[in-house]
Amino acid sequence: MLCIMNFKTLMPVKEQQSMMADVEKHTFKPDLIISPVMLQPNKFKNFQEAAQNITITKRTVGEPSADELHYLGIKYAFVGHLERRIQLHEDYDVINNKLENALKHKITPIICMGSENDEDGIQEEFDKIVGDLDLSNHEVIISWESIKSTLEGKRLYSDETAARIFNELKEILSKYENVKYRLVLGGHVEPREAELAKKLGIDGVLVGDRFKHFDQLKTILDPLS
Ligand SMILES: O=C(CO)COP(=O)(O)O
Repeated sequence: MLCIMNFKTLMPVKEQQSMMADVEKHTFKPDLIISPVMLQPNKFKNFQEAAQNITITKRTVGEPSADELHYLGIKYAFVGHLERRIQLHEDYDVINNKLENALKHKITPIICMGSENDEDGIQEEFDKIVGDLDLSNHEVIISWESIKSTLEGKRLYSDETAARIFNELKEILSKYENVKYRLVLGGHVEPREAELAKKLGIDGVLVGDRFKHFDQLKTILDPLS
């Protein structure tokens, strides 16, 4: 199974580096992807690196380009993270263009969903993000994150809601040919939600910057093992 850990922007760089060094010292079963704020060569033994963002197809300023990610050996990038949408007003046109850029350059997007009424409107949100882009023959990771749960620091959805949402996502993705996808659950994930991800038959979880030491992260990795 897969655990994605996003350090976001408030965790001090030294704390991020020390967490990554800590992770490098241990062994564990699930695949791990870590998304630090400061990109560096993806040469880690125990995890893959993801960019927290990727730029659009046109010339712009200050966001990681696909070329930079290739140069650093980074294969993954978040597209449309919900906190970018809320805090930076990133809209669906921009998100769709970032997704186009990622697919065009063979960067695996971690597509973030969950902002439309949190639990409903999955198809509508998917259509706004993906639009006419063809996911066939591409690799994607899709996270459904309960943004309410992230913002309030507690789980605010039921097992049944999560099951319904991921079934809907599987149905939507079945329309593409040969798409290689992984589905992950996010939104204040604790060990119980890691167990839920396993029970739902999805691929794993997405967690934020609440984990400062490997021992804390281990409480999420263990149920995924
Ligand atoms: O947004 C997230 C990961 O990108 C999830 O954050 P939390 O695990 O703190 O809810």
